[in-house]
Amino acid sequence: MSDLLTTEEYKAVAAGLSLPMQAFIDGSFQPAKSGKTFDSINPATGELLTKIAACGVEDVDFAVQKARDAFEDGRWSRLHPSERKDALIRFAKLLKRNARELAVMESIDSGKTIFDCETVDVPETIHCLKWHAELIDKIYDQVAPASDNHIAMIVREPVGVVGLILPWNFPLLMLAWKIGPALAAGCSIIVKPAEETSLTALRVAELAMDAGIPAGVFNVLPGSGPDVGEPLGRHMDIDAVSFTGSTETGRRFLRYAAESNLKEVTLEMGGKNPAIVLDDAENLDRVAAHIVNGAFWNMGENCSASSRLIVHKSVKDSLLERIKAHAREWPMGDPLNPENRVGALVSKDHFDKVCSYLDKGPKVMMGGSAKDGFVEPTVLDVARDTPQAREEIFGPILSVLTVDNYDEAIALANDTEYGLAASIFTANVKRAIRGARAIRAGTVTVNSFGEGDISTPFGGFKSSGFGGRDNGIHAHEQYTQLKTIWVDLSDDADEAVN
Ligand SMILES: NC(=O)C1=CN([C@@H]2O[C@H](COP(=O)(O)OP(=O)(O)OC[C@H]3O[C@@H](n4cnc5c(N)ncnc54)[C@H](O)[C@@H]3O)[C@@H](O)[C@H]2O)C=CC1
Ligand code: BAL
Repeated sequence: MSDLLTTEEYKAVAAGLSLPMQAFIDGSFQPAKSGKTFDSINPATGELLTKIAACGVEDVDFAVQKARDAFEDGRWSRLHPSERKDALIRFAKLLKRNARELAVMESIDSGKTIFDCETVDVPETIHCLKWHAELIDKIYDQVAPASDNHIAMIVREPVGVVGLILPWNFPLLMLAWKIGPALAAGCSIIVKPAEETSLTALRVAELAMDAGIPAGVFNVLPGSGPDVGEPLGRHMDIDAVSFTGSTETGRRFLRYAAESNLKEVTLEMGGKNPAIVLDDAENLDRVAAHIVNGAFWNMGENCSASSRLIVHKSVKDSLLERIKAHAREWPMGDPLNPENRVGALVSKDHFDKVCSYLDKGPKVMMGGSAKDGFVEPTVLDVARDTPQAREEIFGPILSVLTVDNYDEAIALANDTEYGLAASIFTANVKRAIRGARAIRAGTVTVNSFGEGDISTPFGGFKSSGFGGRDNGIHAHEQYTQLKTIWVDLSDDADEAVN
C-alpha cells in the first residue's frame, strides 16, 4: 500500500494537476475536428474540472486511418514480442512514477475514494500491464499432426485495429484490462472512454507515447456514445470491439457489427449478483464483512457487486446485525479524504437513477439517505418480483431475499437474466461445490467475495457477457486470430495438401 497523504495534501495535488482536454490521435493531443467540447464535472463537488474535445465521426475516421497505418506498417504489430514486452514494462514503470497524479485525477473525475484509487485502481492497473507484458514472449504457437511431407502450423496473429469502449466505474482499471492484452498482442487501439470519466485514459495515452509505444498505436477519442461509440461499432475498418458497460448498450454493439463488417465483439455487461448465505455458514462476522465489501465497495458501482443477498431465514437476523456493524466501518464523504471508503456516485444522472430505487417503497433495514451525489450504504428487505430484487441498481444498495433451504437459494440465484458473478457461504464442501457448479455465472466465489485476479478470466453468462473474456491468458483470444499455414515439403507435385 502506498503512503497516503492528508486531505489537504490531496487537494493541493488536485489543484496542481494539468488536465488533458483533447483527443489523443497519432501520438499527439488534438481538438475535435468540429471544435466542440463537453464539460467534465467533479461529481463530489459539482465543480467544472475542464472542457474536453467532443469527438465525432470525422475524428473516428481519422483515428482509424492512423491506427490502420500503424498496424499495417508493423511499427508495433510486427515487433518481436520481447520488444513489445520491454516497451510495455517501461510504460508500466512510467505509470508507477505518475501513480499519485493518476490516483487523484481518477478520484476527482469519478467520485471514487482516493483510498481505493491509491490502493486498488492504480496499483492493479500497473500490475495488469506488467502481467500481460510478461506473458507475451512466453506464448507458443502450435504445429498440428500432419504427414511427413507437410507441416501444418497454427499461429496467432494480432486481430488488427480494435475499438475499446469503456465504462465509468473503473476508468483506469477497465482501460488496463483491455489495453494490456490488446497492446501485448500487437494491435492498434482506439479507446473510447465513458464521457463521465475521460481524463485518466487521455493521460495514460500520453504516458504510453513517452514509454516508446509508437504514434498511431494508442489513440483515445473522448465523446458521447452515439457520436464516438456508434461510429466505432459500425466502422468497416475496425476488426474487433471490446466493450464494458450496460447490457442495453452491449446489444447495440452486436447490431453495429452485424450491420457493418461482422467485426469480432466481446461484451462484458451488467449483473445482479447473488451472495447466498446458507444455514450452516461459519463465522457470520466474517461473512458479513465479505457481504459489506461485495455490496458497498466502489459505491456498488461494480458489475460484479453482490447486490442480492439470498439468506437462509435461520441466520438472517444475526447476519444483518453484523452487516450493520461492518457497514459502520465504511465512512462516506469527501473522496479526497483518505479515511473515507464511500465516495460520490459518478454523476447527477446516475445519482437520480439510484435514488429512484429508494423511492419505490421497500422496507429500509439500514441507511436509506441520499444527498448531493452521495448515497448512504443501504440494506433493503425486498420482495422477489420488485425492481430492487431484479434490476441492476449500480449503487450502494443491498437487496435482501429470504429462503428456507438450499434448493430454493440456488433456484433464486439463477432466477435472473444476468450471470456475471455469485458467492456462496457454507461450511459444507459438497454444497459449496455443487452450488458453485449449479449457479450460472462466470465467476463464483466460495466463502468470500472477489473477482479473482488478473490471472483468471472475467466475464459473464447469459445477458452479462458475450464473446471472449477479460483477464488471464484467455484475454489474448479477443485480440488475436488463428491462422493455419500448411507447408508442402514433398518433391512430388501430385501430393496435395488435404
Ligand atoms: N458492466 C459494467 O461494468 C457497467 C454497467 N453499467 C450499467 O449501465 C447503466 C447505465 O450506465 P451508462 O453509462 O449509461 O452505460 P453505457 O453502457 O451506456 O456506457 C458504456 C459505454 O458505452 C458508450 N455508449 C453509450 N451509448 C452508446 C451507443 N448508443 N453506442 C455506442 N456506445 C455507447 C458510453 O459512452 C460508454 O463509453 C449503469 O447504471 C449500470 O447499471 C454501467 C457502466 C459499467
Ligand atoms: N468489476 C470490474 C468490472 C466492472 O465493474 O465493469
